[in-house]
Amino acid sequence: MTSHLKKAELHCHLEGAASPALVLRQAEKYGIDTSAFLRDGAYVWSDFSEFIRCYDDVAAVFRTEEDYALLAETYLSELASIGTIYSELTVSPDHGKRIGLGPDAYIGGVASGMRAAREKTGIESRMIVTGERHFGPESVIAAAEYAARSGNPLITGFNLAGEERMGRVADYARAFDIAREAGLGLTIHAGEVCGAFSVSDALDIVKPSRIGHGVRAIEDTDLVRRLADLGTVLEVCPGSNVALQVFPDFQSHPLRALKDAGVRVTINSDDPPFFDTSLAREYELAAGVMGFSEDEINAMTRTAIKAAFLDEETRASLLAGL
Ligand SMILES: Nc1ncnc2[nH]cnc12
Ligand SMILES: [Zn+2]
Repeated sequence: MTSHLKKAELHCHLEGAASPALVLRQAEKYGIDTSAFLRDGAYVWSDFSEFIRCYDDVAAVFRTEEDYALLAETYLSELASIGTIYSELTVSPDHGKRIGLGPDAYIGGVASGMRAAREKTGIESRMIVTGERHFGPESVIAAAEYAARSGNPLITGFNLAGEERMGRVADYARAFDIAREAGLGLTIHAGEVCGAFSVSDALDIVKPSRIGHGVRAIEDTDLVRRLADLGTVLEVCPGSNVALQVFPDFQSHPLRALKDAGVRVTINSDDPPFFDTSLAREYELAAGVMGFSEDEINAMTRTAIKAAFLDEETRASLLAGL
């Protein structure tokens, strides 16, 4: 039903896009025991805290520049095969650091995977460097400093992910100031595990053009109006939200209500194999159980390209191709 549509994705974590099959191959290469976090071909977690731990374990099987190139090329090629013309990958140099891989090697690997995928399939992509809340404010500042000075043209944005219940947005304000001063696009995970206050904090303190998830803004009507008035774009990931029990099912997911309230929304997969999803499935869910028309879905794809952290020339060419 949506397989013929062009697609774009603003919110997918690179390590979160690693399939269990690829992770098993990597683990075998390095003699890593995966039984604690990967069983019967599926990642093992049961709530948000365990998911974050599982994510960190999965990331640790990618250990070299070449491993990261392979991961990026594999995911982007898969996206291209379902009609995706643009992808922003959320990348975490801190995950590289945890296994002794420096940020230049980590980013260099991802960049070569992105270039290889573009040559092979034409897919355009960019990197958003993220700090992880559960690694603490100092490491988030270091990630922002790295993103600000890297000079890599494929790094176009800065994000904050990880355990949303750890600290308040204000604790991470300095990192966003550094990224803003460097001219990077700003987005932040908020209103996923925590409620509407987290989205308000993000708007007050970070003033991002986009918010990762943001879906719990639905708990506060004034906040929904504020998002609509500001034109803040939400990177919505319905499959992730249902898998992580932010909402019990797709019928009660607020994507439709947010869109009808005038909030700019986009469709994303977050960490697809962790949530038994893919960008293709998210588009199918939007068209099926969530009841969006083809025109409405195309409008969300257009919103994604308009809100992408991209140079204007590439944006215009992507919009022309839609
Ligand atoms: N859904 C999510 N929320 C916060 N941090 C994440 N890191 C990877 N996926 C995430
Ligand atoms: Zn995310």
